[in-house]
Amino acid sequence: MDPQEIKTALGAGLLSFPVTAFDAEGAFAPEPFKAHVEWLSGYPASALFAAGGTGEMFSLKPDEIPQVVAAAKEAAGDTPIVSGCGYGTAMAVDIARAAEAAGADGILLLPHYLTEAPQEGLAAHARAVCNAVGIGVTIYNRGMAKYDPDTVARLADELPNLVGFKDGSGEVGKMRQITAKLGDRLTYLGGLPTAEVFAEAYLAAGFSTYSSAVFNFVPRLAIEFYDSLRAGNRARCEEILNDFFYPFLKLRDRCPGYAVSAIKAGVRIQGFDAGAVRAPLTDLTDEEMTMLERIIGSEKR
Ligand SMILES: O=C([O-])C(=O)C[C@H](O)[C@@H](O)C(=O)[O-]
Repeated sequence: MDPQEIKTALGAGLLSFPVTAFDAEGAFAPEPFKAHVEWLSGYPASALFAAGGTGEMFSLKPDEIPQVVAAAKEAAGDTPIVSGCGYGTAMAVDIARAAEAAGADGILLLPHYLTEAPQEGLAAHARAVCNAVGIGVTIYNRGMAKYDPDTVARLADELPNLVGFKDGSGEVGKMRQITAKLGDRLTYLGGLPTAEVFAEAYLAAGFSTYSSAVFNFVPRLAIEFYDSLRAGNRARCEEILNDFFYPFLKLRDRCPGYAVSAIKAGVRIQGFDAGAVRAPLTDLTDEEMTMLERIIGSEKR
């Protein structure tokens, strides 16, 4: 897909990150993954991110990432598929190329591994990945990879296929500086864990959309929240926050890593054989699974 096309698609509606299904031995399980992606593609997400954060990209082997992308492409119909990509620069370049060859419509560059880095180094990392592919790239601002507004502006001037900026830092003041500085040059995506709870603030900061992890298991509700937000229906947003999101947050915050594990648990509750999470994450206890079932309530399919 042309970089400008994916840029438009990213800004056109709600985004989501499917979990990656694993079998009983912990290997990638394409069939349950495809069944889940097929179900999700029946709801109007404007792009799906395969092997992203919620897809446990950080626990995948580099050669599994193009397999996940290819399976997502098979199942997603017309919905564009963006591939997660990351680790150090040399690996990120290889992953980006392999994902493009597997049919990815775009790349999401997740933060590199372990070390702090100066702005010059972050720019070199993003530049290498953008230059390695012809498809559009979104950089993910989070953890070890926090890009200053000047760095983002410089990269956007230099790299025509840099099309998106996703934030998981929560630094709203800095985000507003980036959207004010770059205007519509990039598409801006909110990407904090359980992004809905920040969506109103991010909309005000110039972000047109966000990625919804809960879309994985309550897609109808996730779309309703997004539509209500875009329509300025604050009362309905507050109802959904109080009835679903805040109880979900309480469960999510019981254990580090549950921002992903609780999503995968929700997918299992909806009847998809997504399997367990890989270490270093851990799965919900039986008691927590019952709590999650209660939160899903009438959204059970
Ligand atoms: O890397 C990831 O999976 C994300 O950050 C996307 C999630 O959808 C996040 O926005 C969330 O938890 O809602």
